[in-house]
Amino acid sequence: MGSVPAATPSVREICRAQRADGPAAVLAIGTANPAHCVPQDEFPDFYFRATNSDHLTALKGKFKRVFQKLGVERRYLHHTEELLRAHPEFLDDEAASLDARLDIVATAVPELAAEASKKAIAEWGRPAADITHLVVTTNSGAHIPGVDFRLIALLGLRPSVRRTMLYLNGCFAGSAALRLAKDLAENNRGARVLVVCAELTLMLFNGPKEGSFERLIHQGLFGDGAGAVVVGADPLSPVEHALFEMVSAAQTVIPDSGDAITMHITKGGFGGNISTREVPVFIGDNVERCLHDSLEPLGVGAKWNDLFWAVHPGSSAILDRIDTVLQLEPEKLAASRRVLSDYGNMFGVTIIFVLDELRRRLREQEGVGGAPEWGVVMTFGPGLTVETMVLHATGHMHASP
Ligand SMILES: CC(C)(COP(=O)(O)OP(=O)(O)OC[C@H]1O[C@@H](n2cnc3c(N)ncnc32)[C@H](O)[C@@H]1OP(=O)(O)O)[C@@H](O)C(=O)NCCC(=O)NCCSC(=O)CC(=O)O
Repeated sequence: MGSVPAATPSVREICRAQRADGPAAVLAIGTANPAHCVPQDEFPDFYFRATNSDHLTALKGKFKRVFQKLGVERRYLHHTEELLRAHPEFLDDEAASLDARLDIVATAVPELAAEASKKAIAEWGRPAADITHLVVTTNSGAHIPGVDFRLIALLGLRPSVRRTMLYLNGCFAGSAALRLAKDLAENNRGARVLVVCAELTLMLFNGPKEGSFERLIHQGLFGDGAGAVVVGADPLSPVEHALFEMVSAAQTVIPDSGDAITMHITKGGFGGNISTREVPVFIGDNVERCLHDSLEPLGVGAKWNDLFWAVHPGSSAILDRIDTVLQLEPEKLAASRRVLSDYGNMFGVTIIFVLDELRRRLREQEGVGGAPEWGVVMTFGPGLTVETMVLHATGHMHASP
């Protein structure tokens, strides 16, 4: 090996120079939904008519009773009655409909993802070509090249953007993507990471079925949407503004809960199980331990009501359980409840909508005497997996329009 010139830095020095100085931060947020809005009280009529099932009057009655308990007032859906008429195979879970579903989402998911991304990039204030990394997540598809690849052309990203595609992460997908973006931004000086989550529930649309409670939850709870976040460290003043600093991120599994939520691809779209009675109990029994594990190592000793909260609204029963265990004041989960009410559970997309709603609420609170500085993002999904992220709201968050 030849001799190394004296001026050559050590690997450690090179490594340090490659890292950002400050923490990763949320720099901008964008959201989008399909145009077709279905009020929850009109959904049973829409659903039973569109699936030629109006004769199942008892089942329809049960749908109506359970729908009222989910905490959802309206949802946006890509599938319309017209689309369903063109695809009678979507009504029958025994029919081989996967290819037709994948054909539809292959175009519709990237388009919705691009709509949310364009809003985030516009708010960020720099050109799309300045995005260095792309992290995309969806449960609605299984393609390669995938949504990440399609976004290069749809957004005008540089061909050398470093892409990571996460499929099938359930409802914690948004948090997983943000956690990855935090590590990318902090470990690559100057990195600007575009996180994109997009979901269409067409993959799990099916006709009603006697005795299948999951079917009822699938059709009544989940909605379509896309969310995008620009993440970066050391914002370039005066163009960029940190909204939330991403202080720490963690993931854990709840013991013995592996069967509580499952998802898999079948010839008829998605199969799987949601143990609706057990999921709120598992989460309630474990939420405090997960929070302590995240906050204690940081020395953030705030009481639960001194924090702001961005919690994945799996359903109102889950939020109620968290409220009870943590004894939260009513407004603490208000952003989560509002998103659940206005959009339904959009899998991993939901948490991005909650962050967007939360920043609006924190600004309003700041205007009337002070909003919390520290907060927690918490999401759940198959595993049962719990993702937590500790956030610090900046002055910019409170000041920007
Ligand atoms: C499903 C619920 C709305 C039901 O609310 P309640 O428990 O208050 O309702 P309830 O006990 O009065 O029941 C209302 C009716 O539903 C029936 N019922 C309730 N649970 C049932 C079950 N598991 N199986 C069969 N029937 C059931 C009751 O018998 C009753 O029928 P009758 O009226 O005929 O007497 C709630 O339990 C809930 O929100 N659970 C959590 C949902 C969940 O797991 N979300 C996570 C989504 S997944 C996610 O977010 C992450 C991811 O996917 O990755």
